[in-house]
Amino acid sequence: MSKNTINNHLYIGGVSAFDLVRTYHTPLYVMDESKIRSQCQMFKKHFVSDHIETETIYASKAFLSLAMCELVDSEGLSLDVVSGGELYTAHQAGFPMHKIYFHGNNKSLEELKLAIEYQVGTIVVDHRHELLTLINLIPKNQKINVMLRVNPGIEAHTHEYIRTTHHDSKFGLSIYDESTLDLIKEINQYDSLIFKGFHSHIGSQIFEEQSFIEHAQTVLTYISDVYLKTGIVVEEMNLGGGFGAKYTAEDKPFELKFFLPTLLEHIGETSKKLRIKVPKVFIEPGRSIVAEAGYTLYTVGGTKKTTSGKQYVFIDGSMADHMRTALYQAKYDAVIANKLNDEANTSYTVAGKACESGDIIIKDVKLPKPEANDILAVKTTGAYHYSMSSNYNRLTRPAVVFVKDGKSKLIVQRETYQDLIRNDLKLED
Ligand SMILES: Cc1ncc(COP(=O)(O)O)c(C=O)c1O
Ligand SMILES: N[C@@H](CCCC[NH3+])C(=O)O
Repeated sequence: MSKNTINNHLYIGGVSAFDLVRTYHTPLYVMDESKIRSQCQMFKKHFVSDHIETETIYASKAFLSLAMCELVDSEGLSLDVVSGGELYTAHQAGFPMHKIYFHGNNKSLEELKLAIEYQVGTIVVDHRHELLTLINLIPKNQKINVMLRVNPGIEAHTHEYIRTTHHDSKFGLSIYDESTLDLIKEINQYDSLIFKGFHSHIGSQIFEEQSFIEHAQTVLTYISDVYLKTGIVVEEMNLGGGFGAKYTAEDKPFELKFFLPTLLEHIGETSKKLRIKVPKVFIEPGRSIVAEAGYTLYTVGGTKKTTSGKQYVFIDGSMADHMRTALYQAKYDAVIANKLNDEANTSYTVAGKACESGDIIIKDVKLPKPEANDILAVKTTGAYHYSMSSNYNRLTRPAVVFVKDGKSKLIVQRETYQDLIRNDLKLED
C-alpha cells in the first residue's frame, strides 16, 4: 500500500482527504508543504557551480500568499513579482525587499512608485517608455538596479498562449533590433540606474532541454555582441522559468537535478568560447516549484449520460477555480479520493457548475463509478490555479490549506458571500 493510500483513501502530506473536506469543506486547494520545500531545496542544491554565481528566484505568479512568501524566504529563494499586488503581498509578509525582482510589460506609475518606496532589489525594464517613466520617479541620490527584458526569439514548444519569446511577443525588446542596443547605451548613461544585465523567458511548461540550452547560448552571444559594439560589460543574465511539470502520464519533464548543472556547465563553456566574463545566472521557476504539490478537492454532485453516451460528473467547483483546461486545453488526472483502489475503467468528463459550456475541468478521465458526495481529487493544481481563480458567476474562491507531517494549516480563508459584495455600492449610497 502506498504511503498516500490508507483504507482506500487518499492522503496528502499525511492528512486524509476525508478529514480535510470535513474540516475545510470543498472546493479546497491543498498544497503539500514538504513537496514545495523539497523543490526549493533542489534548486538551491543543484543550480550551483564552482565557477558561476547563481540565484534562484521563485516566480510568485504561480502561487502567492503571505504564507507562501514566508516559505520562499525561509528556503532562501528570491521572489519575482509582476504587479503592485504581488509586491504588496510580499511586503506585507515581511519578505526582504532587496530580494525582489519586479517584472511586467506595462508597470503603472503607482507600481513603479511603490517599487521605489519599498526599495526593491531590481526593476526589470520592458521598454523605453517605462524606462523614462522610471527615471523621472527616482529621488535624488537614490540608485536603482535595473535589468532589461530582451526577446531572444526562441520558439519553444508549448501552448501559444504561454510561449513568450516568439518574434511577435509583447514582452521585452528584440535582440535582433538595433534600437535595443541604443536603449542599452541610454540606460548606461543615467547616474540613477545601475545596469545589471538581461532578463528573458522563453515560455512555460517546456519539456525540451535543448530550448533552454539554445536560449542561454543566444543570450550569451548577445552579451558578447553588446560588449563588442558598445564596450558595455553585462554582469547578469536572468533566464526566467518555464520548466515543465507532470500533469498526466503523457508529460515527461526532464530531471532538473541533472539538467541544472549541465546548463551551468554549458554557460561556462560558451562564455569561454565567446571570451566574455561569465555572468551571474538567475533562473525563475514558478510551476516546477508548486504545481505537483497541489491538489483540488471537490465534492461530486450529480452524474449525467447524454444521448450520445458521454458521461458527465458534476463537481462543486468550476472554471473559476480551475481555468487552465478552458484556457489552454490543459490535461489533468484525478482520482476519487475515497475509492482510491477501486477499478477505474470508465471514462468521464468532469464538468463544473459555471454557466458556460466550456466549463470543463477534465475532458476525459478514467474513474471508478462516481456517486454523490464522493470526493474528487484533481492532481497537479498547485501552479496557476489559486492565482488565476476568479469570482465568475459570483462563485467564491476556495480556501487554501498547507499539509505537512500529518497536520493541516489553513493559509488562505475561503471567500464568503460578504466578500463578494465588499466593494459593491448601492445606487442610493
Ligand atoms: C518572466 C517570467 N518568469 C518566470 C515565469 C515562471 O514560469 P514557470 O511557472 O513556467 O516556471 C514566468 C511565467 O511564464 C514569466 O513570465
Ligand atoms: N498561467 C500560465 C502560465 C503563464 C506564465 C506566466 N508568463 C499557465 O497556467 O500555464
